[in-house]
Amino acid sequence: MAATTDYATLYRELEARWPAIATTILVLLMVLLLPRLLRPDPLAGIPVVGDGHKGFMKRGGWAIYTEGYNKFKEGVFRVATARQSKVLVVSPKFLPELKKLPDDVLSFAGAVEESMQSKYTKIDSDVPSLPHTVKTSLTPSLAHLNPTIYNEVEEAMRLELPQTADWTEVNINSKLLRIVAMASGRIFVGPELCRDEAYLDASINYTVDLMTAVHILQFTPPWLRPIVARFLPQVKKLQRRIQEADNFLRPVVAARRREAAENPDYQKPDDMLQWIIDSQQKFGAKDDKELAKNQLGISFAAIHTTTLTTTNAFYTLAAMPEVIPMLREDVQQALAESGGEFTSLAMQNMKKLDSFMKEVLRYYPLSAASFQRRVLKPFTLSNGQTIPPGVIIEVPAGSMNYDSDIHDEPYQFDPLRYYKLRESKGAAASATKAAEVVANSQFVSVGTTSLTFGYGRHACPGRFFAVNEIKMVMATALLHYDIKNVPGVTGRYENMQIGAQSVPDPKKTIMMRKL
Ligand code: HEM
Repeated sequence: MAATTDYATLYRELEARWPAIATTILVLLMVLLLPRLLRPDPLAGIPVVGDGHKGFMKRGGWAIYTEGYNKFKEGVFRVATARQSKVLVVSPKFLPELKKLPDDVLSFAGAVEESMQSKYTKIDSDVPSLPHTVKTSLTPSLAHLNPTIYNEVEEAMRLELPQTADWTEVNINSKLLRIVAMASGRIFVGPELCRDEAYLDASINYTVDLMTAVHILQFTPPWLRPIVARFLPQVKKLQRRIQEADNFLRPVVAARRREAAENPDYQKPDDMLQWIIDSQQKFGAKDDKELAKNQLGISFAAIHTTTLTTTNAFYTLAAMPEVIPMLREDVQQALAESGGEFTSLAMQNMKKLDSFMKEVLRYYPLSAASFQRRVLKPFTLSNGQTIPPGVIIEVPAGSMNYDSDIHDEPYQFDPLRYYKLRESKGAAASATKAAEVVANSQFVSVGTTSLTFGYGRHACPGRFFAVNEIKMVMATALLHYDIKNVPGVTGRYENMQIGAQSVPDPKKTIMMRKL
């Protein structure tokens, strides 16, 4: 009874004072929200190109980047992509200053984390042992590893490609996936596993599973993602892939450790698996399962990127068979000087093939954007534009490749474009300029106008390996095969543009015959 009276009194008092209470709440809300509302939007002055996420996927990211680049190539514009974060596309002229910013301002791992939907796929985006091992062990070993890589390239091509002098229709993309996985695997997992079907399946299809999961999650509203990810078969499959890789790696790792313990003359294998085993402590690996994650991580970075670039080259050759004799002669000449060995020098001397491949990268870049970084701390560009934390920045690499201020006749595929640039270095104003022309005109080089391998401290560390491997595959194909389009196909197959990506159509075929 007493409680009822208390409530009644309280109610009466509230009723009497509600205007004062409502005013107080309103004032409090204003005090809390007003600074937010009045704070100038740091992105307000930046023009937006495109019509939202759906338009980006439907109309195609490429058209949107090109529209933005043509209008604002000296400045900054915004595009709505499949990312959750706001994306600012900045002019390549800022690259030299952006390159100097530390990782706690511009984060490579932060951008990858969102691209891989790491929060939901549970795939670690920051594995410093990988770039470290590639830089400190793989690249410096290439000179003595080249013969080993070449042996595997030759054998893989013999196993996968037609061995007849009759013209044969070949789905080159699927063949190259296996050839690249075997040849890379020889250095990634060693001779015990590089042709093992379980390894080949993992190294090829882990990327497919991960990208499928990412694609589905990108099209799921952010609030639903934690629930969808929990039940998504593709996300569950990623964990199964790690377990399967662990299953095939463990016996090999155990055998290597046993041999090292028992045999005083044991020579450790010269491969990525061993280098990572040897640096496990340094990078604080919790257990051997990390080895499986590392191997899948390196396959993700290496196998499809290398295969797509090489498929682009084969589709181009099939449509331009007239350039084959010239490239074949280039390869023969370089090998004649090295006694037939695929030495580093011989591959450097394949200058026309090098130029052809660099032109393939220019004409068919895999992505419209490069140098993707998450901004962690605010900074100001030299034009006065402040870039706030939380956004992703990137550079419109694809559109730049077709800019006539940068490349003469950019819409013409000129196999010798970079060869001619290197040869014309004599006309350069100074020795420094000549050296710069040579350095920037190579397949492996990165620069403010060559961004397919990225730029700055996180530029692809595997590109030296990739370039050698691709040259070995291309040189072997040129020496031993004729290549042309399938009857009825005229011209070069169009690439497929999916969002900001551009990939050769994996279903297409070409004709090959053994010489
Ligand atoms: C044609 C083949 C390849 C292409 C086009 C390619 C492209 C790229 C690009 C664009 C990046 C990001 C760079 C940036 O944002 O600045 C990258 C990073 C990376 N790539 Fe490659 N890549 C290729 C092959 C490889 C291979 C064969 C390996 C391993 C041997 C590899 C290992 C890596 C690693 C570990 C990173 C991360 C670098 C870091 O964390 O600092 N890549 N690659």
